[in-house]
Amino acid sequence: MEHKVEQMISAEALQQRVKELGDEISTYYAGSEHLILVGLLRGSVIFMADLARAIDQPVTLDFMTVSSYGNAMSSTRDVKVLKDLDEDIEGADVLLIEDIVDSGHTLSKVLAMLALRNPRSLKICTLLDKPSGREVDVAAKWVGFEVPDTFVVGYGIDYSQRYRNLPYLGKVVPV
Ligand SMILES: O=P(O)(O)OC[C@H]1O[C@H](OP(=O)(O)OP(=O)(O)O)[C@H](O)[C@@H]1O
Ligand code: HPA
Repeated sequence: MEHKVEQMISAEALQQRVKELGDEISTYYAGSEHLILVGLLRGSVIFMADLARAIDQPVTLDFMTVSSYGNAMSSTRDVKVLKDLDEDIEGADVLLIEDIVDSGHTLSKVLAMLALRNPRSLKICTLLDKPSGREVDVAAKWVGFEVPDTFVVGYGIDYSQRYRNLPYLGKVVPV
Protein backbone atom coordinates (compact mmCIF):
# COMPACT_ATOMS: atom_id res chain seq x y z
CA MET A 1 0.00 0.00 0.00
CA GLU A 2 1.26 3.49 -0.85
CA HIS A 3 1.40 5.39 2.40
CA LYS A 4 3.11 8.01 4.49
CA VAL A 5 3.75 8.26 8.21
CA GLU A 6 2.46 11.20 10.25
CA GLN A 7 3.78 11.92 13.73
CA MET A 8 1.30 11.33 16.59
CA ILE A 9 3.48 11.37 19.73
CA SER A 10 6.87 13.09 19.81
CA ALA A 11 10.08 11.46 21.01
CA GLU A 12 10.15 13.89 23.95
CA ALA A 13 6.59 12.99 25.03
CA LEU A 14 7.45 9.28 24.81
CA GLN A 15 10.54 9.73 26.98
CA GLN A 16 8.62 11.77 29.55
CA ARG A 17 5.91 9.12 29.84
CA VAL A 18 8.44 6.29 30.06
CA LYS A 19 10.07 8.08 32.98
CA GLU A 20 6.70 8.41 34.76
CA LEU A 21 5.95 4.73 34.20
CA GLY A 22 9.41 3.81 35.50
CA ASP A 23 8.77 5.78 38.69
CA GLU A 24 5.35 4.17 39.26
CA ILE A 25 6.68 0.67 38.59
CA SER A 26 9.68 1.21 40.90
CA THR A 27 7.38 2.25 43.74
CA TYR A 28 4.95 -0.61 43.14
CA TYR A 29 7.65 -3.31 43.17
CA ALA A 30 9.79 -1.85 45.99
CA GLY A 31 10.92 -4.81 48.09
CA SER A 32 10.28 -7.41 45.40
CA GLU A 33 12.83 -10.21 45.63
CA HIS A 34 12.77 -11.04 41.96
CA LEU A 35 11.25 -8.76 39.36
CA ILE A 36 11.48 -10.09 35.80
CA LEU A 37 10.67 -7.86 32.87
CA VAL A 38 9.41 -10.06 30.05
CA GLY A 39 9.53 -8.37 26.67
CA LEU A 40 7.56 -9.63 23.71
CA LEU A 41 9.82 -9.50 20.67
CA ARG A 42 10.16 -7.72 18.47
CA GLY A 43 7.89 -4.74 19.01
CA SER A 44 8.59 -4.10 22.70
CA VAL A 45 12.37 -3.98 22.47
CA ILE A 46 12.87 -0.22 22.25
CA PHE A 47 10.25 0.61 24.87
CA MET A 48 11.66 -2.08 27.16
CA ALA A 49 15.23 -0.82 26.79
CA ASP A 50 14.14 2.67 27.87
CA LEU A 51 11.71 1.50 30.56
CA ALA A 52 14.22 -0.86 32.18
CA ARG A 53 16.60 2.07 32.63
CA ALA A 54 13.82 4.16 34.18
CA ILE A 55 13.17 1.50 36.86
CA ASP A 56 15.13 2.09 40.01
CA GLN A 57 14.99 -1.54 41.26
CA PRO A 58 17.00 -4.67 40.52
CA VAL A 59 15.39 -6.43 37.55
CA THR A 60 16.22 -9.31 35.25
CA LEU A 61 15.25 -9.32 31.58
CA ASP A 62 13.81 -12.14 29.55
CA PHE A 63 12.11 -12.32 26.17
CA MET A 64 9.51 -14.28 24.25
CA THR A 65 8.78 -14.12 20.56
CA VAL A 66 5.14 -14.36 19.64
CA SER A 67 3.74 -13.37 16.31
CA SER A 68 0.21 -12.97 15.05
CA TYR A 69 0.37 -10.17 12.51
CA GLY A 70 3.03 -11.45 10.11
CA ASN A 71 3.41 -8.55 7.73
CA ALA A 72 -0.27 -7.62 7.70
CA MET A 73 -2.32 -4.87 9.30
CA SER A 74 -4.80 -7.13 11.06
CA SER A 75 -4.31 -9.94 13.55
CA THR A 76 -4.47 -13.53 12.27
CA ARG A 77 -5.74 -14.40 15.78
CA ASP A 78 -3.43 -17.38 15.52
CA VAL A 79 -0.80 -16.43 18.05
CA LYS A 80 2.35 -18.48 17.58
CA VAL A 81 5.05 -18.79 20.22
CA LEU A 82 8.29 -18.77 18.25
CA LYS A 83 10.64 -18.43 21.22
CA ASP A 84 9.85 -19.20 24.86
CA LEU A 85 11.42 -17.64 27.96
CA ASP A 86 14.92 -18.73 28.94
CA GLU A 87 14.31 -18.47 32.70
CA ASP A 88 11.97 -20.17 35.16
CA ILE A 89 9.40 -17.64 36.48
CA GLU A 90 7.99 -19.66 39.37
CA GLY A 91 7.69 -17.44 42.46
CA ALA A 92 8.86 -14.32 40.60
CA ASP A 93 7.10 -11.02 40.00
CA VAL A 94 6.63 -10.98 36.25
CA LEU A 95 5.95 -7.76 34.40
CA LEU A 96 5.04 -8.30 30.77
CA ILE A 97 6.21 -5.44 28.58
CA GLU A 98 4.24 -4.83 25.39
CA ASP A 99 4.35 -2.16 22.74
CA ILE A 100 0.63 -2.24 21.93
CA VAL A 101 -2.53 -4.04 23.00
CA ASP A 102 -4.89 -4.03 20.03
CA SER A 103 -7.19 -7.07 19.57
CA GLY A 104 -5.77 -8.50 22.82
CA HIS A 105 -5.13 -11.96 21.31
CA THR A 106 -1.36 -11.81 21.79
CA LEU A 107 -1.41 -10.93 25.48
CA SER A 108 -4.33 -13.12 26.35
CA LYS A 109 -2.47 -16.15 25.00
CA VAL A 110 0.80 -15.20 26.68
CA LEU A 111 -0.88 -14.47 30.03
CA ALA A 112 -2.61 -17.85 30.04
CA MET A 113 0.67 -19.60 29.24
CA LEU A 114 2.71 -17.81 31.90
CA ALA A 115 0.04 -18.06 34.61
CA LEU A 116 0.42 -21.87 34.50
CA ARG A 117 4.05 -21.50 35.64
CA ASN A 118 3.07 -20.11 39.06
CA PRO A 119 4.68 -16.68 39.13
CA ARG A 120 4.19 -14.72 42.37
CA SER A 121 2.50 -11.99 40.34
CA LEU A 122 1.83 -11.37 36.66
CA LYS A 123 1.05 -7.88 35.38
CA ILE A 124 1.16 -5.98 32.11
CA CYS A 125 2.77 -2.71 31.15
CA THR A 126 1.97 -1.57 27.62
CA LEU A 127 3.19 1.55 25.92
CA LEU A 128 0.00 1.82 23.86
CA ASP A 129 -3.57 0.70 24.27
CA LYS A 130 -5.98 0.71 21.32
CA PRO A 131 -9.33 -0.09 22.99
CA SER A 132 -11.28 0.20 19.71
CA GLY A 133 -9.47 -2.92 18.40
CA ARG A 134 -10.26 -5.16 21.35
CA GLU A 135 -11.70 -8.62 20.64
CA VAL A 136 -10.68 -10.33 23.88
CA ASP A 137 -10.52 -8.74 27.29
CA VAL A 138 -7.02 -7.87 28.50
CA ALA A 139 -6.33 -5.39 31.28
CA ALA A 140 -2.95 -3.71 31.55
CA LYS A 141 -1.94 -2.31 34.93
CA TRP A 142 0.20 0.39 33.29
CA VAL A 143 -0.61 2.08 29.99
CA GLY A 144 1.58 4.75 28.42
CA PHE A 145 -0.93 6.21 25.99
CA GLU A 146 -4.34 5.36 24.59
CA VAL A 147 -4.37 5.53 20.79
CA PRO A 148 -7.32 5.86 18.40
CA ASP A 149 -8.28 3.38 15.70
CA THR A 150 -5.24 3.96 13.46
CA PHE A 151 -2.32 1.75 12.46
CA VAL A 152 0.63 3.03 14.47
CA VAL A 153 4.36 2.66 13.84
CA GLY A 154 7.66 3.77 15.32
CA TYR A 155 9.49 3.36 18.66
CA GLY A 156 9.74 -0.39 18.04
CA ILE A 157 6.41 -0.86 16.24
CA ASP A 158 6.40 -1.88 12.58
CA TYR A 159 4.39 -1.94 9.43
CA SER A 160 5.70 -4.88 7.42
CA GLN A 161 8.93 -4.73 9.49
CA ARG A 162 9.57 -1.06 8.66
CA TYR A 163 9.69 2.02 10.89
CA ARG A 164 10.73 0.30 14.13
CA ASN A 165 13.64 2.74 14.42
CA LEU A 166 11.59 5.95 14.31
CA PRO A 167 12.21 7.80 17.61
CA TYR A 168 8.61 9.06 17.63
CA LEU A 169 5.23 7.37 17.25
CA GLY A 170 3.45 7.83 13.95
CA LYS A 171 0.38 6.68 12.12
CA VAL A 172 0.27 5.08 8.68
CA VAL A 173 -1.84 7.11 6.26
CA PRO A 174 -2.69 5.97 2.72
CA VAL A 175 -1.66 8.40 -0.04
O1 LIG B 1 -3.38 -7.15 20.66
P1 LIG B 1 -2.99 -7.79 19.35
O2 LIG B 1 -4.00 -7.53 18.27
O3 LIG B 1 -2.64 -9.23 19.47
O4 LIG B 1 -1.72 -7.00 18.80
C1 LIG B 1 -0.59 -6.66 19.53
C2 LIG B 1 0.63 -7.39 19.07
O5 LIG B 1 0.81 -7.25 17.67
C3 LIG B 1 2.13 -6.83 17.38
O6 LIG B 1 2.99 -7.92 17.27
P2 LIG B 1 3.39 -8.63 15.89
O7 LIG B 1 2.70 -9.95 15.79
O8 LIG B 1 3.20 -7.67 14.74
O9 LIG B 1 4.93 -8.91 16.13
P3 LIG B 1 6.14 -7.87 16.44
O10 LIG B 1 6.12 -7.61 17.93
O11 LIG B 1 7.37 -8.59 16.00
O12 LIG B 1 5.89 -6.59 15.64
C4 LIG B 1 2.49 -6.03 18.61
O13 LIG B 1 3.88 -5.95 18.78
C5 LIG B 1 1.83 -6.77 19.74
O14 LIG B 1 2.65 -7.81 20.24
O1 HPA C 1 -1.45 -0.39 15.15
C1 HPA C 1 -0.58 -1.29 15.04
N1 HPA C 1 0.61 -1.08 14.41
C2 HPA C 1 1.56 -2.03 14.29
N2 HPA C 1 1.44 -3.25 14.77
C3 HPA C 1 0.29 -3.55 15.42
N3 HPA C 1 -0.09 -4.71 15.98
C4 HPA C 1 -1.30 -4.50 16.49
N4 HPA C 1 -1.72 -3.24 16.25
C5 HPA C 1 -0.74 -2.61 15.57
